Amino acid sequence: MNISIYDKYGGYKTLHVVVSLFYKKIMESENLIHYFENVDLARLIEHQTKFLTTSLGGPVMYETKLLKSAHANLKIPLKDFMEVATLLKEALVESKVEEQDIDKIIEVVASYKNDIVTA
Ligand code: HEM
Repeated sequence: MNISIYDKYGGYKTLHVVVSLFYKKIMESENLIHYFENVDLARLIEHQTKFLTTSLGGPVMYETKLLKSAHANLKIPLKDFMEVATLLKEALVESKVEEQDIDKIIEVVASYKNDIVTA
């Protein structure tokens, strides 16, 4: 049987824990924190969890075309995108996600690079 990454690791609850760890790491980065200073973190964690749920074979909960407008005014350079992707990878490794699944998740996220990198 072909189980989705979403179901394999326990669905929304697990993903929410991983995403919370991911943002904890982002908030610890002196380079990234300024982007998030006026952002409602609980809401962002929820939206990111819904985005990943949608992208990893779970129920459709997020309209991925919103990613472009959400980042449009943030002037994000490639370097900061790469740092965020690295922190996501770290959060996945620490959450014991298997390497081949991490590669797939990073591939999905990287496919949105042109919607996010605007500087
Ligand atoms: C690596 C791939 C990324 C993904 C998949 C992603 C995903 C998301 C999602 C789903 C949201 C919620 C949008 C909404 O409310 O509909 C969001 C918001 C946001 N993202 Fe990203 N993001 C990524 C990279 C980045 C990077 C590199 C930065 C900054 C360095 C960043 C900064 C932000 C900020 C500040 C918001 C809040 C915008 C607001 O509510 O006004 N994101 N992101």
